[in-house]
Formats: sequence, C-alpha cells, structure tokens
Amino acid sequence: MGKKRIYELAKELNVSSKAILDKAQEKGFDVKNHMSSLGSNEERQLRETFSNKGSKTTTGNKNQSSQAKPAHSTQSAKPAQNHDHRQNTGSSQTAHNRSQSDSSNHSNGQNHANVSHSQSSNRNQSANHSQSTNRGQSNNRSQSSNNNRSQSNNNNRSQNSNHSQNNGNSNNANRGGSGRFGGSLNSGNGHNSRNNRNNRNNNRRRNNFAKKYSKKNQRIKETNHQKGAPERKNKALPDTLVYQVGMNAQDLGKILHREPAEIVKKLFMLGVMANQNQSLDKDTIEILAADYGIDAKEKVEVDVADIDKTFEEESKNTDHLESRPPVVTIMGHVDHGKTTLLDHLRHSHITAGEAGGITQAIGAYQVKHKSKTITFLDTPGHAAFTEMRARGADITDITILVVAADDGVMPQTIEAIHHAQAAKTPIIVAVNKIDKPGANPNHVMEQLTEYGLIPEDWGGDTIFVQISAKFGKNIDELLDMILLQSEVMELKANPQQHAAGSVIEAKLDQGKGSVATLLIQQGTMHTGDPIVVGNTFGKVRTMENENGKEIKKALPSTPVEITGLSDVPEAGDRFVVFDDEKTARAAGEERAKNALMEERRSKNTVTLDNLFDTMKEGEMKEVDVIIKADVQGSVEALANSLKKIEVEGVRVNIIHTAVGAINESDVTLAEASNAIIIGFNVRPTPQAKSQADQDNVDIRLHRVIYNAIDEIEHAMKGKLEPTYKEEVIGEVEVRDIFKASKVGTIAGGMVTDGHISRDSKVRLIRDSVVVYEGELGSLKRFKDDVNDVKQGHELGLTIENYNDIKVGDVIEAYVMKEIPIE
Ligand SMILES: Nc1nc2c(ncn2[C@@H]2O[C@H](COP(=O)(O)OP(=O)(O)OP(=O)(O)O)[C@@H](O)[C@H]2O)c(=O)[nH]1
Repeated sequence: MGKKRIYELAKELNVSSKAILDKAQEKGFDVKNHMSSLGSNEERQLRETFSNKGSKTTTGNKNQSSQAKPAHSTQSAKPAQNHDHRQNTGSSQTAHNRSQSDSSNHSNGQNHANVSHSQSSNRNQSANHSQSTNRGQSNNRSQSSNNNRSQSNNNNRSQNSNHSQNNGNSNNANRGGSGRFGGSLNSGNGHNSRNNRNNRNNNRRRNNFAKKYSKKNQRIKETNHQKGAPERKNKALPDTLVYQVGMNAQDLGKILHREPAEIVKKLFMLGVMANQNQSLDKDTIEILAADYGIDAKEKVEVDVADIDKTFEEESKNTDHLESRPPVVTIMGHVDHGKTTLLDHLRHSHITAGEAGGITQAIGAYQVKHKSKTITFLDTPGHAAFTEMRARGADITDITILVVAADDGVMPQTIEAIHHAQAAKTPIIVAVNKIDKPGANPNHVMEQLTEYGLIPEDWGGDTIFVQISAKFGKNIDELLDMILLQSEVMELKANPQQHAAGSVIEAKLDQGKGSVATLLIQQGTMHTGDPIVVGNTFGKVRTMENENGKEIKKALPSTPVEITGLSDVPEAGDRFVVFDDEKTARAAGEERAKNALMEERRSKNTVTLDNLFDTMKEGEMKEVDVIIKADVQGSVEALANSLKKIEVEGVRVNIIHTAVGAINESDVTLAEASNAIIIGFNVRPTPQAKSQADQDNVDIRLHRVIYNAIDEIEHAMKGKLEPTYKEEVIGEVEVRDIFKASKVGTIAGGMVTDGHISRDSKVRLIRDSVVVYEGELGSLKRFKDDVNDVKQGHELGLTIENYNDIKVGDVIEAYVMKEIPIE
C-alpha cells in the first residue's frame, strides 16, 4: 500500500486538508502541502488525533478542549502518540491524582517541589501538605524523580482514549487547581483509585526511562518552584522534534513552542553551557528532546539552492495531472510573416471579455479557440527560442514554422527547423501568404521534404496548413491543428502543487522595481508566494496577466508578470515557489553567491579538448556538430566524411549545416546543444566570435577537409594534441658570471625588457645566434629565490644543465601559450 497523502486522509476523516496539514506541521512532520505523503506512523498519529476530535461530543472527554485550543498551562495536553506514552501519561496522571487522594503519599512532597502542575494538588491538600513534605524526599528520590519525569510527559503529550476519563478528570483538576481559571478540584476524585492501580504498574516502566534525567529534572523543577515560576501559555510540544544539526536554542524554541531561555536553562541543567545563538550538536539536541519526553528525528538536509532539482521533482509529480494549454513558438525566415501571424492571433482570438483591454505585451499571451486555451510566446525567431534552451528552459511544446509561399525555404527556415529539431519539439508548418499572386505552396512542401517535414498526404506526419496571416485565412484551421497536436501530446500538469516554471523575460522598471514575465509550467502561483527565480528571490507582490489585469492565482501554461523580486532574473531562468520566505531567501542568496563564484556556462561545454574525457564519463553517445562552409559541395563532403567516423560507439551527429559565415545563431545553437562548430573556408563574424568566447563554444576553422576530419577523429580518440604558440615575455642581459662548484655557472644580470618568471623557458643568444634552449635552473634576487623579476631589476640565474654562459649573452625568456580560436 502506498503512502497516504494529506488530502486523502482528510477526505477519509471528513475534515479539511488544511486542518490535517496544520496538525501535521504542529507535530513537526515533514509535510509541505496537502499533496505531501505521510509515513504510516504519522498517519496513525493523525488518525488518532482526528478520531479523538470526532468523538468529542460523545465521550465528553475534556482532553478535547485542550486539543481544540492552546493549553493554558504547562499541563497543556495533546493526544498521546503510542502505547508507551499512554502508559507514561496514565501513570503520571495517576501519580498526580494519588497525591490528591492519599494524604500520606510521599508524592505530595514531590508535588510540592514541582512546577505549577502540583499546585492543583496542593490547593486541595493544604492540610496534607506539611505532613507529606516531611516525609523525606530522600527516601523517595527515585520515586519523586519518576513522577517528575512522568509529569513532564504528562505536561506535554498526555491523553488518549484509553484513559481519557482519567485524564479528563485529572486535567480538570489540574486546571481547576491552578487557581487561574477556577473550577473544582474534586471533579476527578471519583477515578482516583483506578488511577492508582495504573500508576503502580506504570511507575515501574517509567523508572527505567526516566532514571537518566531524573536528578536534573528534579533540580529544574525545584528551581522553578523556588522562584515561583509563573505559568506560561505554552503551546503543546510536538511529538517529534524534527531538527537539523547546528540548530540553536532559538531554532529549537520555535519548533518546541518554548522560550529560548527555557531551552538554554534546560541545557544548563543538562550540563551544556550554550547561549541562544550557539549551534548545538546532534547528541545535545537529542538529549534535550528526551528531556522533554519527545522523540527526535534528524531532518535530512535538502539543498534548497538546487532549484533545478526542485523544478525537476515538481515536474515529475504525476498526481492530479490535468490537461494544460500548449505553449507555442512561431519561427521562420525574415519577412515570412511571423509577426503578422502573432498580431493577427493576438487581436482576433484574445480571451472574450478582454477585447480592447490590451495594455501591454509581456512576451507571451493566450488565445481562446473553441473554448480551449493556447499560449503563444510572443518572441518570434529561433534565436530567442534557442537562448531559452541554452539557459535550460525547454518551454515550447509546439513550433509553428512560417514559410512564405512566394519565397519558399530560405536559410533561416532551415535554421529554424534545426533549432526545433534539436529541441525535439513537433513542427506545424504554416505556409503563409497564399493570397499572393506568386504563391506556390506545393513548392514549399516539396522543399521541406528534404528536411524531414513530409505532409500527411504524402505519407509523412507533419501537419501543413496553408494560411494568409495578413487576411486571416485558415487561421482557425491552424489553431485547430495546434489543439490536435497538443491533444496527441497529452500535455498535462498538476495545478495543485507549488508553482514552478521559467522566466520569459525580465526587466528593471523604475517604478515597480524588478518585473519578470514568467511562464507557469507546473502548479498554481498565488500572490504572496515565496519564490526563487534564477539567482533572485522574493515574494510575489503583484501578479498580472498579459492584459495588465491583476490576478490572484495563475494555472499551468499561464504567462504572468510579477513584481517583488530582489533582483532582475534572466530569460530562461527557472523559478520555484517555496514553502516559506526564509527558505526562499536562503536559496536565492546561496544561488547568487554560487553564480558569482562559478561561471555557469564554462562548466559543461563540450570542446574538442575535453571531448574524450566527456565521452569517457559516459555523458555522450553522439558528438553534435554544426558545419558552416563556403560552398554547398564542401558542406556535404565534410558532413558525409564526419558521419563515417565511429569511435567506441560514439558517432558524429550533424545538427545544422549551412553555407556562409559562422553567425551568432550558430553559436547559440551550439551552446544550447553542446555542439562543436566546424568552419570550412569561412570565419566567424566578430559578434559570433565574441559570443563563442564568452560561452566557451568550440569553433574549429579549417581549409583542408582531411584536417577537419582528422581533428574530430583524434579528439574522439582522446589523442588531440593542443597547439601552442611561443610568446617571448622578456630579455635579460648577462653582466657577470660566478662559478659555484655545486650549482655551476650563475649569471648575474639585468632584465632589460619585459620580465622573466621562474617557470619560463629560456633561449641563450650570443651575437644574434641561438646557442642554447632550455629551462631555468634557478632565479634569485640577491640571495632569495623569486618567482618573477621585472624590467630594470637585477637578478641571478642558472640554466638547467647548461654552464657555458658568458658576459654579454642575452637570455630570452618565453612561455608556450595554447593557441586560442582565431
Ligand atoms: N500578402 C501577404 N502579406 C503578408 C502576409 N503575412 C505577412 N505579410 C507581409 O509580409 C511582410 C513581413 O511580415 P512580418 O510579419 O513582419 O514578417 P516577420 O516574419 O515577422 O519578419 P521579421 O520580424 O523581420 O522576421 C509584412 O509587410 C506583412 O504585411 C500574408 O499572409 N499575405
């Protein structure tokens, strides 16, 4: 049987999920929302709690009142968790009652020493009090400590149905006797004899459990009594202290619903000197929990900063899946009509009732068609699409490829196809401008077959729709096809969980601060949600839909514009809603710090230099390659040869080929797909070059096809030799010679140009002729070894394995530098 979720239990017990959730959190269970699952023990505890609640009216158990509202004293009661606790509780109650009924009972003395609990008895037994206190505590030290112990249990986790009557009575007595709320002390007396019997049995068990802490407890309680500690309105303790190592008294106080000072005091009594802010170790926390009479459980630390993981987990959640609208991106060649199509859709199919209400464009919008919703990303072009992918956000479900019927397949059409195919999104072809005189839709269809886009009529599986974006022809048919495709894809999300998704765009607004357009991919987002977005964090202060209308919640596939973030995130960043603001802040700050320390992109870019290692790590089965060349013939020749290379089951996968210079789009695609770009007789544009440098994209330029193939093959076999270039860094003029028997010839001189470093290579030049090349043996300033000597400074040096240095020689220092991409 699977674990029960909160909402399921709620349904079963016929109470609200929130009530269960609150109770579970109060008990310290690790649950986040109604979807959280419960362990069997946790489930049982909750069942007991709620079935007790349910029986309130019939049993008349007075426990319930302590359950229903916060306890008024340290005796605050909470339903017991297990058998042992019940026993403890029962006994403690009985011990208590006994003190009321039996004036000669030594426990009176102990009651006297006890905290407010004992006041209930004391009032009733004022006559007994002095007698009983005289009955030496020393005789009954262990007895009294047991009772103390049990009282602490009693205080914290008392009644259950088994002894509910007793408890009800004794509690009543406790409360009544406290003097704060009045009430009769006698109300419980009728059950005392039964309590006494229980008590005797249970005392024995208690003995063992409590022995360890008894003396300390006794001391604490005595101290409290002496001071006449006022009763505090403490909330009930949780049944389990769920802690993390390193928590301090303040943290624990929050979980235990106790003042930090009380925790510090307790620790002190347990022999641990710590202030409220000092971190505590595992043992101390566990002892503390035991002293409170509750279990302790270490919380497994989750890396809150790893929002990608959280995002993945949220995405994988298969509960409560409901259909969600498809997210569509429009791509195509320049001027083929992408913007016209987007505009047409935006104006003709916006949500009913909101017509004319468009106040702003937020990078995405939704259209209604046949009472279904479709989300369009309002950023036409594959560059934006691939940039998002490069940042890890695969948010597009369907790509609309717009091809003008009068122009046919053009370079950016092909790029768009490759970008969409690399992202593995299905393509619907919109053959546009069919109204134009020169339109030839069939020709477009024919051309596209070359790229694997074959119409259904011709035996393929690509949907083609012939449209006129300008005149709105067949737009409804296109929307039909989008809905059909999305139905096939069974796009689903769980609206019942925390929201998670991606940033579409973000900016800094002078008035509003950071403004981000987010696409919700999972869950439902609410205003006020604590959120981490990329490396920023905050709380969703305001949320608007694409028409600038304030909304309070947003479902999956909805684009929203939010404010309230600490900084401006980047397009493609992921966001995740957290349980609480503190964790969101911690995660956001951690992420910002990590981002500073580590350049995200340099981590996993594949270059020919690291190709072999990456392959060895088993991360790759295919080496993605983009080929750009001067003529189509070279593109094909190179592509065919590369495809034939096969090394250890890894093969070359050509994701894009084209004629022309290597452009920014190529680099973006390479980065998003972890591909290597090969340029044959072409060069990168300056922008592409700087983007490639920035993104660590490997561009290899060749003039001979054989070299290109050779290089890739060598890289795949791990035999690629890096190429180095010599760089002269400085010159030294030799002005003196010293001979030392142990070290050989020492040259004294001056750096006349640049500098010389300890690890530089040297070349000895005499009368413009190189007489020796080698390594430095030592480099000194006066008597000290140094790493570097700059121009204008004197030095002493030796050359490794070479002594024939003469005054007037010039020593050239140089280093070998790896050649960067041209
Ligand atoms: N006749 C006709 N013209 C169209 C149609 N669709 C677009 N156009 C025209 O084609 C031109 C280019 O359209 P855009 O929508 O700007 O094309 P685009 O693909 O967004 O272009 P870029 O944003 O530059 O990439 C405009 O003058 C449009 O009016 C159509 O269906 N029929």
